[in-house]
Amino acid sequence: MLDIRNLTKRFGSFEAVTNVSISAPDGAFLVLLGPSGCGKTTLLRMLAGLELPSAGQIVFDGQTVSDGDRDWSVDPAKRNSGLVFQSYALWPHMSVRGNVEWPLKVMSMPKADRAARVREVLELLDIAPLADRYPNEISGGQQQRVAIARTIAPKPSVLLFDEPLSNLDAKLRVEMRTELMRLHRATGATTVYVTHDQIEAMTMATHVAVMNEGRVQQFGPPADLVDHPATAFVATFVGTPPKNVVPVVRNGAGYRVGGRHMTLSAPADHCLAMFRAENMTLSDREGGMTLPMELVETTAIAGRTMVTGLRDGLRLTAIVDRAPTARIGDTVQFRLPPEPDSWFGPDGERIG
Ligand SMILES: Nc1ncnc2c1ncn2[C@@H]1O[C@H](COP(=O)(O)OP(=O)(O)OP(=O)(O)O)[C@@H](O)[C@H]1O
Repeated sequence: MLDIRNLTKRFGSFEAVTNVSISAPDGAFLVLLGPSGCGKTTLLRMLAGLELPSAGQIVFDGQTVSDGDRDWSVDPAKRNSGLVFQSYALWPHMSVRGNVEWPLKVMSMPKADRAARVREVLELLDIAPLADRYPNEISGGQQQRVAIARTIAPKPSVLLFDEPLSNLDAKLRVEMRTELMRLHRATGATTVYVTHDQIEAMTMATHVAVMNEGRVQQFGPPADLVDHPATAFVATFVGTPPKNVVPVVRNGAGYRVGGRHMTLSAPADHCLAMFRAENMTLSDREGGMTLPMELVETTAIAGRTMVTGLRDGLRLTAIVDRAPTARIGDTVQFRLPPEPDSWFGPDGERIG
C-alpha cells in the first residue's frame, strides 16, 4: 500500500504541492498526470526521498518513509524504491552488464547471485545480447531499457518513473509503453509514473491522479475520469478527444453561450456546460443551438471524422459520421445537443 497523507511542499513562499492525499493498493500503476509546472515531479521526488515534504507523510507498506511535520525522511537508497528519469544517466565507462550489476554490488549481493539476477533482468528487458556493449554503442531506446533494468535489478517494492519515454520517438514510445506494462505485470511492483501525456496515462494506469497548480483535481481509475470528470479542468484534460466546456451566462430570460442567445435551463447564472464531442453535430442551417465557428482541423478516426472549430478563443470538437465538405478556414455551424452532459460552477467544480 502506498499512502500519501496531506502532503505539501513549499519552496520559500511558493507552494508547489498542496495538501495531496492519495492511497494506492499494492501492485497499482499510479499515474500522476498534469500540465507542465503542476507539481507532479516535485511529488515524485518526495516519494523518492530526494525532496523533504514541508508537511504531511509518505507511507510505504505501513512504514512512514517521509514526515514533513517532523522534518524527517528515510534516505533515498534505504526506502526500497527505484527511480527512472527521463535522461538515462548510465555510467559511460561501464558496460551494460556493469551498469545493471552496480546497484547489486552496492547492496553487497554475493557474486553468483548478482550474475544470475543481471541475466534475469537483461532477459526480461530483451537486452541480453547487448550485455558487453557500452552506453555509447547502443541506441537511446536501448539505453532507456538498460536504465530500467538497472532500477528493477534490486527488486524495489515501489518503482518511480519521471516521464521516462519523453526522449523517444513516437513509434518507440508506443512500443515502450507496452513493454513497461508487461514489466509491471512481471515484477508486481507498485509503480508511480509521471507524465503530461493523457493518452499514456489512460492506457497504462490502474489509478490516475490529475493534478493542476499543485493540487489533485481528481483521483480514480482512468474510466471514471473520462465518464465522470469531477472538474472542468479534468473534463478538458483527459479523454480522446477531450470534452467541450462552454461558458454559460444569464442573458434576460435565456443564456449567452459562445456569443449567442440560447434558451437553456442552467443551474446558475454563471456556469460551465460540458458537451461530449460525440453528442455534437454539424448543421447546414444557423439557429437554435448552433454556433458559427471557423473550421480549423478535421481528422479521420476509426471510420468517423473529428472536426474542430475555433471562435473568440472557444474551441469545439465534434465527432461526426460524414466529413464536412467545408474547407479549413470556412465557417461551419456546430450544433450543441439540447442538454449538456454535465454542469460545472464558475470555479470549475461539478454541480450537475
Ligand atoms: N527547487 C525548486 N525551487 C523553487 N521552485 C521550484 C523548485 N522545484 C520546482 N519548483 C516549482 O514548483 C512548480 C512545480 O514544479 P514541478 O517540476 O513539480 O512541475 P511538473 O508538473 O513536474 O512540470 P514539468 O512537467 O514541466 O516537469 C513549478 O512552478 C516549479 O517552478
